[in-house]
Amino acid sequence: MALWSSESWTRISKVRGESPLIQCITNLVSMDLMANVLLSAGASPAMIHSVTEIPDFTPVVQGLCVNVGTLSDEWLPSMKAAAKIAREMGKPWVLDPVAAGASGFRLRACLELVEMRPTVIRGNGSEVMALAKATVGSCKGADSCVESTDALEAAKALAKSSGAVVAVSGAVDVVTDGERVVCAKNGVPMLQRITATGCSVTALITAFVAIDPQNPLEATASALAVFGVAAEMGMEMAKGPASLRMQLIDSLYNLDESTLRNRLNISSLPCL
Ligand SMILES: Nc1ncnc2c1ncn2[C@@H]1O[C@H](COP(=O)(O)OP(=O)(O)OP(=O)(O)O)[C@@H](O)[C@H]1O
Ligand SMILES: Cc1ncsc1CCO
Ligand SMILES: [Mg+2]
Repeated sequence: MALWSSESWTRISKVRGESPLIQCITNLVSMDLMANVLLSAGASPAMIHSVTEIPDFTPVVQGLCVNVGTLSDEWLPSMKAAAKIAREMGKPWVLDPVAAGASGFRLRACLELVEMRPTVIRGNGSEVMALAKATVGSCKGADSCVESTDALEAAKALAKSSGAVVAVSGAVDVVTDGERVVCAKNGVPMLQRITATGCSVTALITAFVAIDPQNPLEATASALAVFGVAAEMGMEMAKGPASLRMQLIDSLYNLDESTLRNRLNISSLPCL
């Protein structure tokens, strides 16, 4: 644990110090919270998605976050164009397969994006299961109806078939490269009552992988834990979802080394 907390502190300090430029091609619901989470962590967000701008812009970013939450026929080519540039230039890119099983169009799009070799895939349990099984069928749209730990085998299979690190969020965040499994246990249940907290932690993962591209599994676990610790701190001041949203952003901005050391809860399997 001591190693995880010192490495996680090094990573958030690096995000603050280097302020990596993160391109977010994301859904219309998440844009505001995602940009604010990146800014409060010290990164520099840019919600740029026009297919015409991507050849100029994507080559200069440090990381790319692609989120299919409000997918449309018009936006999918932008996502693929940016992912292609990121992959060809060796830049980390992270996929958030929101509601992957909700329709055939969405599932096909996600599977095509997975083939473009994302560095990390972060979804909830239902999304990771839909991707791993390549089957349409979503019981709750953008929300999950399974526990993250129930998607562990699906996550491992997806990591092996795609070459990506796969993170499944939930009460316990499970991160795997197909062999190793790490569990990040920070966070509060109230996060599920604020839209786009999952989308935003995916963007934070992108920033962490951008400053530590050699260690995507560790950087992903650190980002999930840091976000969870900020939520725990925020929850001590919040009265409900709306004030937690505000306190979460403030807590991420104010997070210090001793708080992270005292609260960070990352371990290997079993995720108890
Ligand atoms: N029961 C819980 N206890 C603690 N933290 C949780 C719980 N459920 C989710 N979280 C945390 O909430 C954040 C969002 O995870 P969630 O699984 O809800 O994502 P999501 O379904 O993709 O969300 P969205 O699509 O709204 O962005 C993560 O940081 C996760 O660790
Ligand atoms: C609610 C919702 N619908 C499509 S994207 C999104 C944000 C959470 O994923
Ligand atoms: Mg989601």
